[in-house]
Amino acid sequence: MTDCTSLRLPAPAKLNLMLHITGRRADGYHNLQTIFQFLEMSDELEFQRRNDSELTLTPEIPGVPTESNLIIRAARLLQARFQQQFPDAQLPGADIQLDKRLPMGGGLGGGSSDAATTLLALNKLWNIGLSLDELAAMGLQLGADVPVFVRGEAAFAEGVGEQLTPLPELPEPWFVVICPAAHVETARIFKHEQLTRNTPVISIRTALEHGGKNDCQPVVSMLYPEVAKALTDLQRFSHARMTGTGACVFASFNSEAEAISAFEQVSAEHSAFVAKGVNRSPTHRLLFRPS
Ligand SMILES: C[C@](O)(CO)[C@H](O)COP(=O)(O)OP(=O)(O)OC[C@H]1O[C@@H](n2ccc(N)nc2=O)[C@H](O)[C@@H]1O
Ligand SMILES: Nc1ncnc2c1ncn2[C@@H]1O[C@H](COP(=O)(O)OP(=O)(O)OP(=O)(O)O)[C@@H](O)[C@H]1O
Repeated sequence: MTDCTSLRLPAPAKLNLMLHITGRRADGYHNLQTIFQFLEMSDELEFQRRNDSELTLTPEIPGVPTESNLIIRAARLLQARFQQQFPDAQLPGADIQLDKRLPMGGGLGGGSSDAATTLLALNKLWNIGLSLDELAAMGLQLGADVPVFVRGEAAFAEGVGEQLTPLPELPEPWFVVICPAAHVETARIFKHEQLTRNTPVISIRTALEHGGKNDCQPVVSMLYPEVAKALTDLQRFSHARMTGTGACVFASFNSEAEAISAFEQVSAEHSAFVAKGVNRSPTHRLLFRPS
């Protein structure tokens, strides 16, 4: 295999097609059942290997100090692992460029996806050779949504989101996604006393046959009127739901033309986009394409 010194990769958005909260654990985290699907809508990252151990990220995201950016945190975790594995080797670094396209705090998982793409890219650029299992376990330290992006397959998720059963056969519709101008803090929703936390556990089959709801949606709609309005407006065209802990809401369509027609009608009032749902992450499609 030839060594490469630079890589450009997407970090796609995800949707939670349903999200049930089935209990609260002793550590305060919640057990979930959710279906993840990826969107053909991504941040773009470019990685250049450095021969010293510096990590740089440009541009900085306003309001997110570089050291707390999930991209840099992912890179540091991998550097620590490199050091364990190759104690006598020069620690490598990277110059990372981020083209941020996904709205933040929208429930589209952009930060988690950036972290996953960083783990996949630097594992390759630094020739560490970690398996997807190892990278997913590392990703879980950064956030509950990172493992599904590392594995790159649409999935039914349980636990806090880390127990994944791939769903390669999900329909891949077109989605209209509305991004209301609200930044929903995930922890605030999970702490809310009116959050439903006792939805009965269901089988994957039931989830696939009957769909499901998003247990966070009632609380978020109550706290953020912009989200409630987006749901009402999108509901005119097709069943509208919220992704993750919001604020983005989505509806599916059988064809691109139908999705564009709905988009054209909501976009006068809302910030929105059209994207196809895909069961294999665009990152994996590029990174693991047959040579
Ligand atoms: C709701 C989802 O978006 C569904 O995909 C994710 O589970 C959230 O994942 P995430 O954004 O990666 O969240 P994390 O950064 O791990 O957690 C943020 C905060 O949300 C709460 N949290 C998160 C996930 C979970 N299963 N239970 C929780 O209670 C915790 O208070 C945590 O401090
Ligand atoms: N690379 C990054 N991109 C976006 N946000 C980041 C990044 N690194 C750290 N963050 C922080 O993480 C927060 C959540 O960002 P993200 O875009 O993942 O939210 P989200 O779409 O609501 O995700 P989720 O569905 O996982 O809750 C941001 O508000 C920001 O403070």
